[in-house]
Amino acid sequence: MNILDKIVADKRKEVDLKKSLITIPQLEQSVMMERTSISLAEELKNSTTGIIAEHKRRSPSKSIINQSLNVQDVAKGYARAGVCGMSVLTDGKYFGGSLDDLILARAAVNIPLLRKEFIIDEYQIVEARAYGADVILLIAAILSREEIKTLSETAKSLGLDVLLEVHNEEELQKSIMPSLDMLGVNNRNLKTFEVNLETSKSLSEQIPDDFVKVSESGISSIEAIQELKPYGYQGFLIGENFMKTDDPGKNAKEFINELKK
Ligand SMILES: O=C(O)c1ccccc1NCC(=O)[C@H](O)[C@H](O)COP(=O)(O)O
Repeated sequence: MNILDKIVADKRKEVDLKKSLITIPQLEQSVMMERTSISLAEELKNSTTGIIAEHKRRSPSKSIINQSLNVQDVAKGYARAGVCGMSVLTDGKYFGGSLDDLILARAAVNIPLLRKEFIIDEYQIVEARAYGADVILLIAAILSREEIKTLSETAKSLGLDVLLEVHNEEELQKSIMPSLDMLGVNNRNLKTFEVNLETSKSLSEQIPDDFVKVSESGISSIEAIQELKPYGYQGFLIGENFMKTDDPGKNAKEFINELKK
C-alpha cells in the first residue's frame, strides 16, 4: 500500500461519516454558494510569475513543517506578496489542515483559493464551494477516467476551476478532457518522496495547449522556475519552501520580487 492508498482508505471513511452528519442540501445553505468565484486559471494566464503558495503544516514526506502560524496571517502575507492563488490543505490526519483553514483564509483574502484535498466524492466538491474555495484539485492516481469526468463536471457546474494532477504519462493520457482548466504535474514520487523537476519537463509536451500547465512540489528556487518556464509552465505550486520560514508571506514576496527582475 503506498501513501495515496492509505490516505484514500481513510478519506472514504471520513467522507461517509461527514455525509451522515451534514447533508449536501445543508452544505448548499452556505452563503458562500452565492459568491462569485475567482478563476485561478485566468490569474495564471495573466501573470508573469505564476506563484500558487500553499498553507501546509505538515506532510507525510517531511513530517512537521510549521505548526505555529495563523492561517489568516499566512493568507494575508501571500496576498500582499502578489501570489496568483493560495492552496489550502484541508486534510487533517496527514497534513494537519482543515475546512476551518479554508473558510478562515476565505474571510481574510480575495485571491483564488484552491482546496487541496484528496477528492473522491462529489460531496467534497460541494463542501469546497460551501467553505469558500475557487478551485479544486483532482488527483488522477486515485480516480478513474469516469470519476474524473463526473467530478470535474460537478465542479464546473458549481463555478469552480479544476486542477487535475498527474505523476506520469499514463495518468495524463487517461485524464485529458474539456472539463479541466489546469493540468498539474507533481514532481514528487509518492513511493520514494523524491522530488525531480524532470517529471514536469518530460510530460510537458504531451499536455495540450488548451490547459494551463502547473508544476507542483519540490520548487525552492528562482532557477527552478526559470528552468520550467521554457516547457510552457505558467503556474508553480510552492508549499514547504515558504511554510518552513517564520513569515511565509515575506518569503513569498522576496521570491516574487526576485522572479520579476
Ligand atoms: O507533500 C507530501 O509529502 C505529500 C505526500 C503525499 C501526497 C501529497 C503530498 N503533498 C501534496 C502536494 O502536492 C504538495 O503539498 C504541493 O505540491 C507543494 O509541494 P512542496 O512545495 O514540495 O511542499
